[in-house]
Amino acid sequence: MSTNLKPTYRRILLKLSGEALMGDEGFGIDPKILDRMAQEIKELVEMGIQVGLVIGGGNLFRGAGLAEAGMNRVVGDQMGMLATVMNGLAMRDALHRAFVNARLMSAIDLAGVCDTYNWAEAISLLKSGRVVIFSAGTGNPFFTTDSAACLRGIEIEADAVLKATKVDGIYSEDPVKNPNAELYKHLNYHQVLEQELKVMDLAAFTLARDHNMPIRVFNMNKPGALKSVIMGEDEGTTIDNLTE
Ligand SMILES: Nc1ncnc2c1ncn2[C@@H]1O[C@H](COP(=O)(O)OP(=O)(O)OP(=O)(O)O)[C@@H](O)[C@H]1O
Ligand SMILES: O=c1ccn([C@@H]2O[C@H](COP(=O)(O)O)[C@@H](O)[C@H]2O)c(=O)[nH]1
Repeated sequence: MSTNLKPTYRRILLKLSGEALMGDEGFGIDPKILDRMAQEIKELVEMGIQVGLVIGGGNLFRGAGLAEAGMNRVVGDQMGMLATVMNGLAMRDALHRAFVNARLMSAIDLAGVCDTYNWAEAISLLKSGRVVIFSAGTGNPFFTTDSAACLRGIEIEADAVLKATKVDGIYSEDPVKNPNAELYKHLNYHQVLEQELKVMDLAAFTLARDHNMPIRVFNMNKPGALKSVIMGEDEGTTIDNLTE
């Protein structure tokens, strides 16, 4: 085996599932998972990889769930976006404790709490080795943080969007509901959209397809999986325009 393995990516947009951050708890953030993710991100930074980060909010609030309970959907989505800011604050803190330089930006102005999203500044920070956390999603209701991850990934010209989730990749069906579902290694956007494979919402996939942004989906609870993805190893599912 070669000892000169090099990372496949120069700049990535890493999407972390908010729900996976809560671990076995029903709500909130498990500090052990947060610290483990911070260590894994630190390894990437030490390898010279530029890391943009989007964190979901499913461990705290989702607008759709709040609307089902009777709340106005726009207000629910605003709460969901603010939940992603809280996750971002926790992750920035965990990265700082791990001695990783990180900046938190929000798509909604939150003076005194974090910076407002600024594209040029984000690129400049990434180039100087800072991890940039993009929070508050797209800043608009009726979207998800998967769409925000694809949007920011395209804006910062990332080499790929890496979606770290709770399952090993994209399956023929939701593997939580059907344990016999088949794990796909490669898919093209057309296949994902046609089969409505729901690991990411369709708006996010469409955006990625239109801008030719490759997506890798992998399990964030599998130790070393992120590094394997970065090293171009056979891990998770790859979606791009190349696969037939
Ligand atoms: N075809 C499929 N292949 C893989 N997973 C699927 C599929 N269909 C549905 N899923 C489900 O999609 C889920 C994606 O979870 P994840 O928590 O990453 O989503 P999210 O809504 O983006 O996260 P969050 O809002 O918590 O940040 C998986 O846990 C899995 O159960
Ligand atoms: O652009 C966006 C992104 C997110 N939201 C709201 O936040 C929650 C949490 O995000 P997840 O992607 O579900 O983790 C989401 O359910 C929306 O309510 C948003 O409104 N706009």
